[in-house]
Amino acid sequence: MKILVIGVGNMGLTYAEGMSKSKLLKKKNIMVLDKSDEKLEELDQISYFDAYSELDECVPEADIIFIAVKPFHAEQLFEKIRPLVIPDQIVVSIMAGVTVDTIKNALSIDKIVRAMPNLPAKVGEGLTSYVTSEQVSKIELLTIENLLNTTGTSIRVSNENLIDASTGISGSGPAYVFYFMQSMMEAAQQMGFTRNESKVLVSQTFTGAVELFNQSDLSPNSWMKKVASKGGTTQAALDSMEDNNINELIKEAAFAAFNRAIELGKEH
Ligand SMILES: NC(=O)C1=CN([C@@H]2O[C@H](COP(=O)(O)OP(=O)(O)OC[C@H]3O[C@@H](n4cnc5c(N)ncnc54)[C@H](OP(=O)(O)O)[C@@H]3O)[C@@H](O)[C@H]2O)C=CC1
Ligand SMILES: O=C(O)[C@@H]1CCC=N1
Repeated sequence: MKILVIGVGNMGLTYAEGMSKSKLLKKKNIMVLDKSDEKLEELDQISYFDAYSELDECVPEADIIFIAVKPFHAEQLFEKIRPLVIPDQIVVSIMAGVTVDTIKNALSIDKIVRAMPNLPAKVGEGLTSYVTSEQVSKIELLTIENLLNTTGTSIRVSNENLIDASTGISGSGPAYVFYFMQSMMEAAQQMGFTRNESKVLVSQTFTGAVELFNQSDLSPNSWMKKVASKGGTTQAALDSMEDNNINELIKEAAFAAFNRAIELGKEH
């Protein structure tokens, strides 16, 4: 089985590396292609990839083609690969918003997987939601799932609306967590800690809280109550968040990403 990854940026490289480190593929069965010469030179140094700059040299060789370019590059890329793809190939797109029908129509092939990963895939802790077109067989589905799981875990969803929804939660979600971390680090520094100390305080607080959450069936609300003593410090912070409507604002932000994913689908 040969895999081609087109667009070797944050996510494309993450998938190429994840797949290459797994035992699913033989060495050199991962081809990568990018339009940046600089990037290709770097990739050439990584012995487990075959790096390409010309689509016609690698697209016909692939069984599965991962498309990991930005949505606004999709149309241009589709035009170039349409004459090169063959009906048996499976296209896995991780582009936000771009729908299965758009890809089917643009490439005139039927076996499409639309996936939404997230950046923690870089460290094997990713979450990828995915949906497939009917023409992807059960065996092919299993192969795809194994490939996606080389970067973490995956969930198969029943419709594309849930891919857009997961874009608003897990796809963009790491940035919301970093936003929160940034605010807490800024507060820590304003209180007198150095940047490095702030990093340790904040990072270990996140790790510890997530670990507690993962090791129990308790809701975040229940855990919040375990931290907060009546009339104490945590309650003062939680009251401030409530007064400022932070809960609603976070939900509003997640919906903004969800809605933007839907919009992207209409634009591309
Ligand atoms: N970053 C994230 O956390 C997530 C991203 N995604 C999706 O993944 C996709 C990629 O995002 P990300 O990895 O962040 O983007 P990057 O910009 O890091 O990577 C995209 C790469 O594709 C290259 N490229 C663009 N057009 C072509 C082309 N025609 N042929 C070959 N290579 C091309 C770009 O080159 P150049 O830089 O020169 O344009 C760049 O190297 C997006 O569609 C995004 O929606 C999904 C989930 C999470
Ligand atoms: O911001 C974006 O559009 C992409 C999709 C999810 C994360 N990054």
